[in-house]
Order: sequence, then C-alpha cells, then structure tokens
Amino acid sequence: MAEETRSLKQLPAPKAGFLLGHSTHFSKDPLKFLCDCERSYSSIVPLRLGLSQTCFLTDPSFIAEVLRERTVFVKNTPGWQAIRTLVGVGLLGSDGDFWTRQRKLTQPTFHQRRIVAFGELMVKATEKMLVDWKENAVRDIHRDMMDLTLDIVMQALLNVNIEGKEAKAIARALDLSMKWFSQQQKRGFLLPINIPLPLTRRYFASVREMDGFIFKLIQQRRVSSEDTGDLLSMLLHVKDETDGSQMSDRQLRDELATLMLAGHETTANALTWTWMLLAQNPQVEAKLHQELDVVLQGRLPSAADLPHLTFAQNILKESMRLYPPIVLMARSAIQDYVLMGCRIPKKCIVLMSPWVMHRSDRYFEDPLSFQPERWENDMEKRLPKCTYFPFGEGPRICIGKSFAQMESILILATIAQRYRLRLETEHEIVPFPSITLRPRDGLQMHLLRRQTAFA
Ligand code: HEM
Repeated sequence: MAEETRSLKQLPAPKAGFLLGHSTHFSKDPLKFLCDCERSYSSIVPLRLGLSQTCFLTDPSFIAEVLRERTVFVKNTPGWQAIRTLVGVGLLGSDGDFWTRQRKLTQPTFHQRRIVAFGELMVKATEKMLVDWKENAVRDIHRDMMDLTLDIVMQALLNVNIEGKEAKAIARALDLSMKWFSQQQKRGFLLPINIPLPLTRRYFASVREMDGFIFKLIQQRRVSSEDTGDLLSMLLHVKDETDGSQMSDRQLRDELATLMLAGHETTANALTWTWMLLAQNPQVEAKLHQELDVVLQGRLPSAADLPHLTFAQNILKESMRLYPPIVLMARSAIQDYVLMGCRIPKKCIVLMSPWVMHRSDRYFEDPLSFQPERWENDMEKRLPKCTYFPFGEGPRICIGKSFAQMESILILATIAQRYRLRLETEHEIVPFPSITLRPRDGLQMHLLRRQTAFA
C-alpha cells in the first residue's frame, strides 16, 4: 500500500503569533531561532513568516533534493525580488531557460585554467593594501577585507582601478544596497520597493549612477574590441552554441552587477571571520605560520602554491563552517511537491541554512570549536551531501567557488606572512546576517608585525 502523504500542518511547529506567525522570533534573532528549530523539531519545520507559508529543512538529503530540483524550487521569494533590484536578472537571481543559457555562457569564463591567471592580481592587490598597514596600528579589518575584495573583483571583471570614480560609484551602490537590505530586514518584512523612503530613494539613485558607468564601460569595449584579459572581455565574446547569439548590453550589465555583489562581500566576510578565529586560537595561527614558512620560504604566494598550503585550506573550510558567508538559502515551490512523504504546497517558501547544518552536533563533533584538523583525510567527502555547503549545492552551486578559494588562500597567506592580528575589543563580536554574514560593528584589530627568519 502506498505510504500516506502528510501535510505541513500535521508536523510539529514552534508556537506562532496570531497575526505575524513566527516573524517576531525570526526577525529578532534568525540564527538562534533556526538552530532551536533544528534541535527541537523534525526534519521539516512548518513556519509562517508574515503571510508566507514557509518550511525549514534540517535533513541534508531533503536540502540536496530541493537544490537539485531547480525547476520546481525557484528563486521567486521576496528576498530574491529585493536582490534583483540591484543585480537584475543575472545568474544569481534568474530561473528557468534564461538561467540555463546564462550559466552555459558564463561557466567557461570561470574555468580553473582561466581563474589561475588572476592569482598574481590578487597578491598584488593585497600588497597594495599592506602599504597602508603600520605596525601596532588598530584597523577595522572587516572594512579592509571589503575594500580589498572589491578591488580584486573590479580588476578581474572590468580591469578598473578601485581609486577611479567608476569604482567609487559602484562601491557606493553596493554599500547602499547592503544598508537598504539591512533596514528592510530589521523591520522583519520587505516593504514594496516603490514606497519612496529616503534610503530607498538614495539606493535607487546610486544604482542608476552605477548603471551609467557600467553601460559606458560596455560601450567603450564594444567600440574598441580590445581584449583586456578581464572577465568582461570574455563575456563579450561568448556565443550561444545553438543559435550563435551573444549577451545584450542589459544582460552584460546584470551579470557584471551580479558578479560584483556575489564575488565581493562573501569572500570579504569569509576572511574577516577567519582573522577573528585565528586571533582567538593562537595555536592554529602558529601552525599556519609554520606551513607558510616551510612552503613559501619568505617569498610571495602564487596560484601554484595552493596544493601545498593544505592547512591554510583547512582553516578556511573550518572558518566557513562556523561562519558561512551565506547563512540562509531560500526557494519557492512553483507547484505542489512531495518531499519524503510530506506535501510542500505551491508557493511555499523553503528555507535551508548552512549556519544551522554546519553547527549541528549530529554531524560535527564538538561543533562550536574551531578545529581545522577535522578536515584532514578527506573528511568533506565522507559527509552526507548538504551537511557542509557554504557554496550551495546542485546545478546552482556557486560559479565563483574556485575563484573565491584561490583568492581567500592567497590573501590569507600574503597577510599572515607579515602580520599577526589581535582582537582590540573586549566586546562580543555579533554576527549580523544581512545578504551575507558580517560582524555587526566591524572588526577592530591590532596589527603586530611577525618576526620571521625571512623578514
Ligand atoms: C567565500 C566566497 C563565496 C561564497 C561562500 C559563495 C556562496 C555562494 C552560494 C551559497 C551560492 C548559491 C546560492 C543559492 O543557491 O541560493 C552562490 C552562488 C553564486 N555565486 Fe558565490 N560565493 C562566494 C564567492 C563568489 C565569487 C568570488 C563569485 C564571482 C566572482 C560568486 C558568484 C556567484 C554566482 C554568479 C552565483 C549564482 C550561481 C547560479 O545561480 O548559477 N561567488 N555563491
């Protein structure tokens, strides 16, 4: 006999408010609320956030299924609609056939072979930043990592310099978008974008200014046909193999805005949390220094060193386990779908959280402690799929994964060769989940010059 299908309503759920459902608890402290759900309820937790019927998944195989079924579970959620105001219908926020075409066109651009060419640029940009670092100074390391990764992504994408007015306009739009999203989030629900609040007006004005610069850059490149070796040059030349068509200016603009947003904050935050964790765990830091000294012998790192910097790789894996830059992923069901015997109704929003899965004691021993060694002996391969998924999973897995891994290791190695960073604050560092997970009040750190045999 066929097994009976349960409805979401039959599953145990946290107590909900009459009007706002679970929104009040969720918006107060989303990470704690979701961790409590994982500990106290079954693998599918029904929730109501505002008017939206929602469910939260805590079983890795359920998460893997939803991420795999990209034609049923799409990105048409209020959060994604807000992100589209910045990135349009680029890879990150599109669905269906349009996404398939864009992914096919963009994928070769991110091939490992091509990405390696950006290694030198990444190290040079880090060295340029270090010119302003002085021994014993106190700096907001979060700000520094944001500026550095923006510099790198701008050069890799557009071959423009961070000091130029184009880059400044783009940085302003990205920054205002973060503020705008945070403001929306604090409210606990998203207001329609056409309500002319002051920040909303400033945000849209800055997006228009950013667009002006991007369209101008695209035009200049089309006219000159110059290959400047950046990602824009590659995207300008890719052709759909079925009909030979190329990307329009609008599509190029949307992809560039997407790559700037997706490729900058995420890596900056991964590095910021890594510096905090290294300062809190000096024995791990000492082991990193030892590896850097043995492998690099005092010279600058390059892409060719990556396979030998295995402890550095494990540090970043472990830091993204505890502080995944994307803490929550959302999809909306376009039709009823039966997930492991439970009916997920059409329009239901499905939530999945790397933060929650990465901190579950069902999969990780002593989950809150920072132990890069746990990743030795191919531990990642032995975990069930979607237990550890900082870059997502399935067909929509992060296209910039190799770029981000190379960038974060090269930056980590270049800085850690010369400096030890110590926490300046006695206060608790509060993780704040905006589009990405950042420290709410920045990260003030004290710079100590490292004494090495090579200095
Ligand atoms: C540590 C750094 C990074 C992390 C943790 C990260 C994480 C993610 C995650 C979790 C997704 C999937 C989102 C979802 O399915 O809802 C994603 C998608 C994406 N990421 Fe990243 N990312 C990082 C760096 C980058 C970089 C450097 C780039 C580009 C330069 C990039 C470009 C993208 C794009 C375009 C997508 C959308 C892919 C698609 O839907 O086909 N990311 N990223």
